[in-house]
Amino acid sequence: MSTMTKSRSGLGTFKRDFSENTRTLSREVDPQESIEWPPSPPKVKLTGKELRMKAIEAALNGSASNLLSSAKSSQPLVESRTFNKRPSDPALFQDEAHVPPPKKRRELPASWKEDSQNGMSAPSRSSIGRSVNASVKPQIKDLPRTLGKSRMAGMFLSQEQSQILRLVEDGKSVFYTGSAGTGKSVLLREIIKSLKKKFKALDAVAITASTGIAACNIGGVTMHSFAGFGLGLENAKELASKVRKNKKATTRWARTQVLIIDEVSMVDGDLFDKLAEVGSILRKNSRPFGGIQMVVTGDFFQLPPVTKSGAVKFAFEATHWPQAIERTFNLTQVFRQKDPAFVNMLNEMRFGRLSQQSIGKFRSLSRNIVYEDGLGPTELFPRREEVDRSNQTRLNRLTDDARTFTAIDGGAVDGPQREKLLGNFMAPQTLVLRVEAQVMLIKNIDETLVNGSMGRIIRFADPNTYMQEGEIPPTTTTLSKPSSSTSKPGANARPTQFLPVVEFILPNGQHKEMLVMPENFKVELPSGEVQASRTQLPLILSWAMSIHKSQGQTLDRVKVDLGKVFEKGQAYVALSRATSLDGLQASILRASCVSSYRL
Ligand SMILES: Nc1ncnc2c1ncn2[C@@H]1O[C@H](COP(=O)(O)OP(=O)(O)OP(=O)(O)O)[C@@H](O)[C@H]1O
Repeated sequence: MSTMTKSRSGLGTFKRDFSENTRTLSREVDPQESIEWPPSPPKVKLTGKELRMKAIEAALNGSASNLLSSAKSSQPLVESRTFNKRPSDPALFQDEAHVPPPKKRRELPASWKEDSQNGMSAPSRSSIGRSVNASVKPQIKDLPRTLGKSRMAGMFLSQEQSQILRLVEDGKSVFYTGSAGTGKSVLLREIIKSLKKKFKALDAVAITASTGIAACNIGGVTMHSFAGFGLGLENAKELASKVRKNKKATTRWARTQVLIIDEVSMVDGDLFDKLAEVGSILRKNSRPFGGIQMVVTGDFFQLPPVTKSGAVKFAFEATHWPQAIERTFNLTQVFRQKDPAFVNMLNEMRFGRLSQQSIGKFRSLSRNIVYEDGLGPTELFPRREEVDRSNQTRLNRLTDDARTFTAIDGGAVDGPQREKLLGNFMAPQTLVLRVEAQVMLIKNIDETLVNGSMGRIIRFADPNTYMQEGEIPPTTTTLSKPSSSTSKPGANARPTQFLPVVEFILPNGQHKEMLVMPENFKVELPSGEVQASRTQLPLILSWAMSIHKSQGQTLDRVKVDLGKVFEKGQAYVALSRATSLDGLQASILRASCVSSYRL
């Protein structure tokens, strides 16, 4: 990339412990340099917004009483527990307790092999069935052979992460937070794996998240779905009676031993209380959630609950939060960004206290970045329509014939409810691709090709040719007549089917080619019942993406126009997706755009 400067390497050495935060910031940010910036610096008389900010910090810190919740509960909000160890301490990586990263075995979904009649429009499942058996890995060719360390290679849980995992395994109810990129999701996946091993019963561990998109990311369901009480507008007693009429939901409540809640920042405080009370009623146990062990995670500085009234009540403000959560942890080691200066800028933004220096740095990010490998950044937009328009415009500029891949959908629920669930999937129902299209992988394939890997389509290949000969098949000119992007879904089934061959660009700059096979995406209840499923290629167009869908992603090349950001927390979420300043292009019209949390 020609205009890019190299990121500084090495992890930040300053403490990001919340209890240290004010001191750290005041030490690093010269007050003389600070300019007028909402909501900084704290005034003597705190406004409601400032009180809320303090309350968040206090809740995360755990040592101070919660300014907002203390009136509701005489209990301390959380037991104080924070990490103080220097994140860059190499000893952390040699800890015996470190857990090696999961190795993913890649298999075709069963449905893909079984039914040769009712396939996706391209390719047909029969053609895959002939060329690939379930245990055969899709052919991956390295260009050149990949030897470098990748984002996932050699990953071990840090000491902070391992400690939380151990406590969860010991049955403690925990809330763990941390700024963007501190490995909350990575840890959650390990926790889920470990709990599933610990509890033999399939439905002992309930995996839930505040939103459908977040639930999809962890293979769980929304909290509403888990609860089985619809929208949850009634009071707890009425909701409990409603659940009792639903046998499956009642059984679920009775059998759950651990309830996982991800992206808790978007959980409404009242909903948290209702769930806690419904759990007590149904399980005949006066403790919140009827005594179920809770594993809650998220970052209250990211996206807040969606409310019609505009009055936000966070989960940590819920009456039952203090009793439901035994221990609170703050992950301090940022993995996503290696540059301490960038980490510091994001931290300042997170707390709404940007220094003049950081503002200047953010402003300098509006330059145009040219990448020599031809792969552009992913532009993040607040609205889905903008994303679709942007991706469509870029796709239409390509001259090659379009190929349409229509998903096979299934699942226990039907009608609009299924459509709603499927709408949260990253994988679209209809995927239109062309040679040269910029795409993102939405599943982890191996240690180097992970969810978020970027690439471009270099051709479409017959899996038979590709798998058997193990070399690059003929160019698209020899392929059978491709479908047009305007053809009706399902109208283009053909005997010879082609799959996209993608050239991925790895974070270390190396290229890796892969024939992309369909994958199965599903939403399942703790009982294992698949509510909705989709078989589709694990690819999306990636010239543009919505900020909501980008939450949880790690992106090497990001473009954001902050003049467009409209929701609280969105600016912080968008900018913190980037792994480096070198790969971040951000247009900042007003300084206030970067104030992450306009409370
Ligand atoms: N222990 C670890 N060692 C190395 N890399 C890690 C570790 N934990 C997480 N990472 C990497 O850090 C990046 C961010 O991780 P993750 O998405 O889990 O963070 P997060 O806290 O959930 O972020 P966000 O709140 O922004 O969604 C990912 O690329 C992940 O692979």
